[in-house]
Amino acid sequence: SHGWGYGANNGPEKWGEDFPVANGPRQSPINIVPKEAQYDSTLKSLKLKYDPSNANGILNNGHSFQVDYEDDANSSILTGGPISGTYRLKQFHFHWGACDGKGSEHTVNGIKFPCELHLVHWNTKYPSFGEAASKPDGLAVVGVFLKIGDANPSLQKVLDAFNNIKTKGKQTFSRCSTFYLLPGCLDYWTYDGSLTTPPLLESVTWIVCKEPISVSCEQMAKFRSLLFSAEGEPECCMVDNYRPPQPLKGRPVRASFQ
Ligand SMILES: CC#CCNS(=O)(=O)c1cc(S(N)(=O)=O)ccc1C(=O)O
Ligand SMILES: [Zn+2]
Repeated sequence: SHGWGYGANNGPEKWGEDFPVANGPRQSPINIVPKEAQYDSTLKSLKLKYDPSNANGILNNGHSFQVDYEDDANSSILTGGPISGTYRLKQFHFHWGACDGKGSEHTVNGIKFPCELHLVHWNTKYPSFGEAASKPDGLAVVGVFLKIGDANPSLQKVLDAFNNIKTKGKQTFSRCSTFYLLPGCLDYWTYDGSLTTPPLLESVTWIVCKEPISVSCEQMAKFRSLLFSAEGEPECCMVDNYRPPQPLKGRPVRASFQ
C-alpha cells in the first residue's frame, strides 16, 4: 500500500482513511487568531537548554529532514512555559512550501509563513519517547515561524549538509553543531493539539512562538532542493510538506503575553 505523503493521492485529505484520529477533537495545526487568544498571566517563560554535543546526524525521512538528538539524558531540555516537569528534545525538523507564500503549518490570522521549525520534546515522566507519544501530556513541540529576510547563519550549517541527504533515507553523520534557532523574544501561544503527520497522535502541547526568525530566499531554495523520493526513483521535490489548519473545536488558545 502506498504510504502517507503530501501528494494528491496520499496527502492530508486522505490521512483519515488510515488514521481516523485525523478528525479528532484536538488536531493540529490550527489558525491562530491573536485577538481571540486568552492572555494567561500564570504561564511561565519558556526555558530551553540545548547541548550541541548530543546532536546526531541529519536524516531525510521522506517527508522532511530532521536533526536527531541523543535523548538518554537531560542534556537538551524544555522546562517552564505551559508545561510542568522536564521534556527532552528528541529531534527538530521543518515544513515548507514550493514558494514563499506558503509552507507553515500554523497560520496567524490566516497568514502562511514560508517555513516552520518544530522542536519535538517528550515528557520524562514516561520511560521513552514511544511511551510518551501516546499520552495526552506526552509531547511538547515548540514551533518557530521563518520569514524571508537576512540569511540565517545557524541554519546554514545544516543546509551545507544537504548534498548528502538529497534522497529519502539518506543521513549524514556530520557532527553538525546544534544551532540556536530561537527568536530573541520567546513570547508564545499555547494550545492542546496533535502531531501534524501520521500517526496524528493527540499528545502534543503546542508552544508557537510569536516572533519569527529569518531565512533568506536562497536558503529557502536549498530546502526545495531535497527530494521526497529515494535514490533511483523518479525525482519528486520535497516541497509543500505541510498539513493545513484543522478545526479548533472549542479549544482555548492561551497567550503568554498581552
Ligand atoms: C509515534 C510517533 C511519532 C512522531 N514522531 S515525531 O514526534 O518525531 C514527529 C513529529 C512531527 S510534528 N510536525 O507533529 O512535530 C512530524 C514528524 C515526526 C516524525 O516522526 O518524523
Ligand atoms: Zn512538524
